[in-house]
Amino acid sequence: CDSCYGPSSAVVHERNVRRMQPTAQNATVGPKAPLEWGQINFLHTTDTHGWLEGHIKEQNYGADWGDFVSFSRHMTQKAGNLGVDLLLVDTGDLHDGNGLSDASSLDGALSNPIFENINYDLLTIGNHELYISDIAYDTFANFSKVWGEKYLTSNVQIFNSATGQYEYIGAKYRYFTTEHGIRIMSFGVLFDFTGNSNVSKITKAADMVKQQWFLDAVNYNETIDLFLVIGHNPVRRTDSGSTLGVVHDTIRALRPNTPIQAFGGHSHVRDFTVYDESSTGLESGRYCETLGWLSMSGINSTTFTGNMKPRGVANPTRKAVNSSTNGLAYSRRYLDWNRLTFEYHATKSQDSTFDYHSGLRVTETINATRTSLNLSSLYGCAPATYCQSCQPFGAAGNIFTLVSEALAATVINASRSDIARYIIVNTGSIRFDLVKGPFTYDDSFIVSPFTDAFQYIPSVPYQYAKNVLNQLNGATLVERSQGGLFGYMPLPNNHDSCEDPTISLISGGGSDLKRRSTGLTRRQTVVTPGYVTSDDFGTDGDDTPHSAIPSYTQPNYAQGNASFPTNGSDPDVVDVVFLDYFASTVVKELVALGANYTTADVAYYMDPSFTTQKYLPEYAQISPEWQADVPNCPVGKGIGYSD
Ligand SMILES: Nc1ccn([C@@H]2O[C@H](COP(=O)(O)O)[C@@H](O)[C@H]2O)c(=O)n1
Ligand SMILES: [Zn+2]
Ligand SMILES: [Zn+2]
Repeated sequence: CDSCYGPSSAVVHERNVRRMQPTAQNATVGPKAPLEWGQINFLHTTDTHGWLEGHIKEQNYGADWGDFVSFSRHMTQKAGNLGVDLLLVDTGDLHDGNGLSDASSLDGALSNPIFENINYDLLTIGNHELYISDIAYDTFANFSKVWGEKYLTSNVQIFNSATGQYEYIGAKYRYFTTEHGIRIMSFGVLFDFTGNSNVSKITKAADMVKQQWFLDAVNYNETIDLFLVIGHNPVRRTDSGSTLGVVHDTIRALRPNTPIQAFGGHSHVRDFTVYDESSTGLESGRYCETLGWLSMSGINSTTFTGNMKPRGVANPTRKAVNSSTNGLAYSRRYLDWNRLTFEYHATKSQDSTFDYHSGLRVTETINATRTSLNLSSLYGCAPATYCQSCQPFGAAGNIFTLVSEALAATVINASRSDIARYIIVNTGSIRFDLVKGPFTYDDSFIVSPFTDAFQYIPSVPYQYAKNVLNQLNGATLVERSQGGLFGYMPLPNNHDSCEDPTISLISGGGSDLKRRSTGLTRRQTVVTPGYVTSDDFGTDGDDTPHSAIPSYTQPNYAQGNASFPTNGSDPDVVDVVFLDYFASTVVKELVALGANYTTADVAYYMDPSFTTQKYLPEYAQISPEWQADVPNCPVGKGIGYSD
């Protein structure tokens, strides 16, 4: 039982700590200018991965899903006042990355109902909805039914044992008319994912675009003013794995002049790309760090009843292609996920009326769910911050240095503990930085959420074993996330050694921890580290300008070593331990090195219930260094912690 695994004694009491909200005083820069509103406008989320609580340790991404509920309602109201359309779009990957989604026995069981409080117009499925059969079936039976025709899975089917047939998990396409009369044909296309469990079937995009239903939908017998292609799929056609290019090209060949707008995801980046003079694509990051904004004007529609250029606000002005004469104009913006941003762009910014009751209720549900899941339970006090890419691989503050140490200390088969072993993990299994200070049950999912188990090939001759890691890192790799820019945000002041710089005390505690005015009264000038995005429209897409966080390329696999001879000599044989997630790749690379192995030689090294979710918590609990400061973690002696 996953939810039983959390420690029960030490708990970080969130009622006694507050998440720093950006204010004029604490020097987080706010949005640079109001948004441009067009004839049709979009708010886009993607790869939320359960981060509906927002980022507790990063003030810049500190809004929660309840804040987004309030914000989206303000924006919908504003669109109505301006006489334009606003559509809300999500492009999948709802869990694997946060305790709120992953600490329940079925991923998403508690977070999906929270997610469902947004009035989305279109959604599509991510690969994380398809790795595990129970989750795929839950998505089919429950999530997709909540959204009906709005949930688009144009190339994803699931085996329905009741009918004995493969059925589309959602709708293949949706034709609809917006409130102000724009007639839209929409599709939802997952990249050519192959890591799904055997209950689902993904049709490659190149095959899907030849299917008759797709061609009929593109050639629909009613007028189409705009195509929307949403996909858990990188938007940039040259990006590894993207199949949106082929979908675009097929539609364009059949419909030379109809605008096509894409919304993508999966590669966890902020990006905007131009396909042609009337087609662009937006991708909006990951983990509730980014809310994407896209606006368009100039769509030819005989049924449009709204305003092409709403008054009293800025309007989109950019052509997709400079030489274009088709009249289409675009704007795109990447909003940082915090209340300052939301309040700034909401109808009535800078006052105390931002929160809708519906938003506050969602926040309460999030807090209650976190409490019920025991997410603040403390495993240990991390003595330092370990980041995924802000430090070079091998540096002390690089997370894979910690991972190697933790693997060596915790991945042990008692009957073989004296035999030298390499323990190899894919670096993509680590999903986020591990921040100095309290390492909680929640953090364990944030850093390493997957349930991949440890397998091995016993007693591999050293001459082969010693080269496996390099061979894996040079080999053709299993697909993996590219990641984006990210980082925790230390406040620019001095703190005690084991103090989390992003958490501070509210004197007297209190339950209304996040509902305070952001006091936006003056323009701020301090630029904080964060996303610095460059896309096809240039470098002005980030709503809040940031300074860049260093980003070093990391290898695709990392390894820990244990039980090697202490005298420095080479062992004769080594147990090569690895995750079941990439077992067949290890066998393939051993064969490439000249060894004679097949998958029949692979066995579990430990009980399969000991997974990648477990080794860091175990390490935190057994490491004297991580336990030493527990009584003083997170904010100083005796505060914010009790047992
Ligand atoms: N059991 C798993 C599943 C996935 N991964 C890693 O996640 C990457 C995919 O994540 P996205 O959010 O980009 O879809 C995948 O490439 C693996 O690196 C894993 O380690 N174990
Ligand atoms: Zn993702
Ligand atoms: Zn994905």
